[in-house]
Amino acid sequence: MIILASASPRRKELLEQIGCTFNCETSNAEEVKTGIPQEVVMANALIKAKDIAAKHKDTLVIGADTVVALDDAVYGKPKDTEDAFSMLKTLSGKRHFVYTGLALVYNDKVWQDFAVTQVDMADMSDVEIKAYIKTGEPMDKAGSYAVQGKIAIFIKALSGSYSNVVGLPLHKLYQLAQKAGFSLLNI
Ligand SMILES: Cc1cn([C@H]2C[C@H](O)[C@@H](COP(=O)(O)OP(=O)(O)OP(=O)(O)O)O2)c(=O)[nH]c1=O
Repeated sequence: MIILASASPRRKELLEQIGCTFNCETSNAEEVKTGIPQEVVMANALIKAKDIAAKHKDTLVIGADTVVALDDAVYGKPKDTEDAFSMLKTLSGKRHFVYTGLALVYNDKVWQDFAVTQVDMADMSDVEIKAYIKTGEPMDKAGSYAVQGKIAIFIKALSGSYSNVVGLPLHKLYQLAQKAGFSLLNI
């Protein structure tokens, strides 16, 4: 039995994409907001996975957490549209990095890893940023954008895992599950 400790429809779709059979449960545990990006995402992935694993024996629980990093700043989901505007204004025209942490928990055992993807965003004018915010896409996404959505016209280049940016690095997850003794090979 596998549980994805997530409320994210994107993570659910990505895990379904690789033919995995699983249930979803949402963790409401308090998350870390600041720090070194890879440490933040791995800590939060573990917080989510452990929270759900505490309720399920002999179950592989998958937790994940995504942030956008630029210089020393770590961006999670925006609080409101003003926050989304300021994040997008900062990311406009900039090379930045998207981190997703993974945590697998099975009874009292833990496996952790993270993936990082480089994203080059084109310049966005204030009018373009405001129009993008009106689509509603930014509100529940780290960094206030969804690479799989309308922002795609401003993504000049992406280096690394695409699924990592969307919220679940599938190759890293496959490898980590193998280390934990589980096969996610469903082809
Ligand atoms: C950067 C980026 C993020 N995202 C999403 C993935 C995550 O759902 C979200 C980051 O927030 P998270 O806090 O990682 O996840 P979540 O709150 O949506 O779900 P849960 O904690 O229950 O697992 O941003 C995209 O969909 N596309 C993108 O391009």
